[in-house]
Amino acid sequence: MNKNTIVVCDHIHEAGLNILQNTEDINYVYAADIDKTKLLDIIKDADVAITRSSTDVDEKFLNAATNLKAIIRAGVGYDNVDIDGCSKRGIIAMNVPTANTIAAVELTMAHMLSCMRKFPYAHNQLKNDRVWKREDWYGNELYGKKLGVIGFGNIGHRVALRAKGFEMDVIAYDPYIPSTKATDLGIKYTTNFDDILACDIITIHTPKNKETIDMISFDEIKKMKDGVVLINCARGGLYNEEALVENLKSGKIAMAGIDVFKKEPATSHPLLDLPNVTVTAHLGANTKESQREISVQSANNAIESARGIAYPNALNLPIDESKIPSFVKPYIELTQKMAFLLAQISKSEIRAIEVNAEGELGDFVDSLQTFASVGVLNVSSGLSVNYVNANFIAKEKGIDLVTKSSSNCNGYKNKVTIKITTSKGVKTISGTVFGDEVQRVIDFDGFAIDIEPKGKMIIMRNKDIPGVIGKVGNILGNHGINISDFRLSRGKDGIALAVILIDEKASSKVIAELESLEASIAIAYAEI
Ligand SMILES: NC(=O)c1ccc[n+]([C@@H]2O[C@H](COP(=O)([O-])OP(=O)(O)OC[C@H]3O[C@@H](n4cnc5c(N)ncnc54)[C@H](O)[C@@H]3O)[C@@H](O)[C@H]2O)c1
Ligand SMILES: O=C(O)[C@H](O)COP(=O)(O)O
Repeated sequence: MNKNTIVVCDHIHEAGLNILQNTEDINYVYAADIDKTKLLDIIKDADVAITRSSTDVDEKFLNAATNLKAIIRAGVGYDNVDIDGCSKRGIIAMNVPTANTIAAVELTMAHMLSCMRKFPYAHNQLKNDRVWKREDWYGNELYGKKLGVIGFGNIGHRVALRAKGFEMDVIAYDPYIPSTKATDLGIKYTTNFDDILACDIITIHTPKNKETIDMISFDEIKKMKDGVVLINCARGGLYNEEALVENLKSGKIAMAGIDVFKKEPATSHPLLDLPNVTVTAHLGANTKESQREISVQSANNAIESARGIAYPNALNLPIDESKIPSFVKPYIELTQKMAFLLAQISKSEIRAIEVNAEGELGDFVDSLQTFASVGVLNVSSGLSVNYVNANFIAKEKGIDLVTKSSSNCNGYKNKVTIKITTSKGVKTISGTVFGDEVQRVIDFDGFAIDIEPKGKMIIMRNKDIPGVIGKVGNILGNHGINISDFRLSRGKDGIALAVILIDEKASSKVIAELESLEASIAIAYAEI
């Protein structure tokens, strides 16, 4: 078996490591405990890498990683991943954007409360100095204070909601959201940064980029209230660190709660010498709950991308992601999975891939086509294909790429259909997304069906005569294969189609036995 190598470069929860270790077609390498210069040696064999903020995915790393197809940043911030460098090399970069949200939100509240009640002083006096002087430490309440939230995304908006629970007066600044995202939650919204600078407490939750580095510096702090409290659980350098130190020393800033530093690890940072800070060593994501979830998602996403099935939360899409509405994103993943499935059961030389997007989805058919090509070519080409090079490889192989769209989609809000033409005929598959993210295959070669595109499956076309289900069950049972779901669709002309979801892989012997059944017309095995 040709195994893909997944290298884990940083510490992730054992739940994800177990998944990698127990996946047959994956060669798993644990490299979290080795020196980063030695990592460059190991990374050369990686097809996929999993990293956290402790591994810089920079020029050196990428130059060493000559086999790399995909990288999973096991967390939110990807400011230490050279996204352009990945794109240039055809490497798909992904993050895990929401699994540590609550952990970071709660650490922010912890710093806020700790700053207001002067925990570092109170803690040190009693624990280290063994002095009981309650009169020394009068803190302040969150109740009634004005909180400025910069960045109203996954973390920022939840911090705002929790602050409302403390009956704070919360105002949000985020020029990239509609004001209603805040006001619908009962939170004030401003586009005037000075409104934030006038708050009692300010907390920042933006990504780190050219626009946000030093967003709060000497000039901004000058405009703040004397005795302001600043919290940073996002990224070091969003508040200028020199300005922080100077203004904490002068008392202009009463207290700061800091989880992140411009350069990490930060064990001799001047902020650590000040009494009026609460500090943690980039622990925002460090809850057992969040690390388990991130690790499991990272491992599953790494396996899917190693197999070329899907690239969840890809950061360097060949399309301008800001122009892709959120309802389209699950269709991108569904299209790639369905194409992968269809190509597995087509089993002959592919001549054309047609994608038909119906409903509002029609406007995005070109992007869907790219992902259909990735799905198909990952089965048929034997090459390392991703969305950066998929259409190029398809054209080189003489495969026609066709797109169609229409606004009407027969009862579904949106629908995508893939048609593959091979030397032996034509196969089609259609799918839709229910709600925000429930992906479903709804049609196979004209047979109405309802299956999740996931797992191991046998697709059987058979004569619609009595006893077929029992015979299929017997054969699978005799081989110790458990059926997890059996979906049947009756077509015209006495033909039926069954999609049988199974727990174990079906060998060629099993397929041959199914083919020998009198009712059997065509049998295929596929895995997503
Ligand atoms: N300390 C930790 O361990 C930890 C854990 C998780 C996330 N983070 C960091 O927290 C930050 C926020 O994460 P998130 O999951 O909420 O991200 P998110 O993408 O959901 O939200 C970021 C928000 O910032 C806004 N924004 C961007 N530029 C802005 C600007 N110039 N001014 C105001 N708003 C701006 C965006 O519109 C978006 O709403 C990121 O930097 C992330 O890396 C840190
Ligand atoms: O952006 C993030 O997800 C956090 O900063 C966590 O980073 P970490 O995975 O290195 O803890």
